[in-house]
Amino acid sequence: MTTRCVMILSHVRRPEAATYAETVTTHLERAGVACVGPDDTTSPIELVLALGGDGTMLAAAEKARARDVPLLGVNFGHMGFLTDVDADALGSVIDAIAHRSYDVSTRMALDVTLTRSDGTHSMDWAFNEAAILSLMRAQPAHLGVGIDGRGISTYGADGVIVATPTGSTAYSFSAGGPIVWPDVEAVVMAPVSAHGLFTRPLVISPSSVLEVFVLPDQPSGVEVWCDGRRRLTGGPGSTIRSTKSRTPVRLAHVSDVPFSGRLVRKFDLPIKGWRMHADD
Ligand SMILES: NC(=O)c1ccc[n+]([C@@H]2O[C@H](COP(=O)([O-])OP(=O)(O)OC[C@H]3O[C@@H](n4cnc5c(N)ncnc54)[C@H](O)[C@@H]3O)[C@@H](O)[C@H]2O)c1
Ligand SMILES: Nc1ncnc2c1ncn2[C@@H]1O[C@H](COP(=O)(O)OP(=O)(O)OP(=O)(O)O)[C@@H](O)[C@H]1O
Repeated sequence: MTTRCVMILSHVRRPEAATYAETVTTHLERAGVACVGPDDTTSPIELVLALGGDGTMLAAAEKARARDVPLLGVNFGHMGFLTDVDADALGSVIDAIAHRSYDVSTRMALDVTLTRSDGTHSMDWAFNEAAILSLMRAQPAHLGVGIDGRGISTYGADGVIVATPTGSTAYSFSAGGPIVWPDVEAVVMAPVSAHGLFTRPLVISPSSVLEVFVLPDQPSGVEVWCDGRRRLTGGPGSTIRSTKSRTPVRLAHVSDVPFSGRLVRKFDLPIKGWRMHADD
């Protein structure tokens, strides 16, 4: 019989997450499910359990996507927007993993390719976003944006964010981008502090190719941050191409709270009286 196995990744600086990991491990091992740490590369894991905030989820997404297994998040962070449940849901987390009784949703990811003027290129991917930012913060980046081979606009800006629906509540939101419900497939492009008239964010088809050109008069070049974790750099004349990835991130759900509920709670939105019923 094949041993069942899950990977547990805990916030590195939260002792309560490590304690929770120990409790989960004890219960799951009793139920016949082995638990391995984030450095394991060989065990046939069926799920990644992340115990932390959004940064921990972004780190865990690298592991889960590479193995094509679902990622379940328990919040031990400040915000934990990407996590599914709070730490008090210990029993339902253990039960759901032991009985494989969680739902799984598919979240779009982006493939990001940076091609430099000398023809060299680097590839990465993003769960939240690719943030294309001027390397020299005192000067704006000079960027051109094109969609499916046609120019849309040039920008003088701190940068441009290319976000997934998952990332629409993160950096893109701070740059004025719209919130996109996670079951919508779309790509958001939001300029950061753009100087000019056409500075609104765009929502683009997931089948489009979005290109950002680092214009030759750009003094310094850009850095491209994928999920704030992985960095590519390119000089003037570079192109950053973003497309929907064939490999999504799969999120496991124990909670039945819909996205709207999570948004209201995490962003503390004022809903009291929203439809004039006394109980709302
Ligand atoms: N000005 C900004 O808003 C800004 C600047 C840089 C990076 N970021 C975001 O930080 C992310 C990296 O997060 P981290 O946790 O490693 O660093 P971090 O702990 O510094 O997080 C930054 C904030 O973004 C929140 N966040 C991350 N992903 C989110 C999502 N999908 N929805 C809602 N909120 C989200 C986090 O909870 C945290 O409050 C990047 O992917 C980027 O989206 C935001
Ligand atoms: N297990 C881990 N592996 C890699 N990086 C981690 C891990 N745990 C924490 N970190 C790093 O620590 C930082 C803070 O972690 P995290 O975002 O999970 O907590 P937080 O900031 O309290 O939560 P939130 O982002 O929800 O506000 C992240 O940027 C992440 O890079």
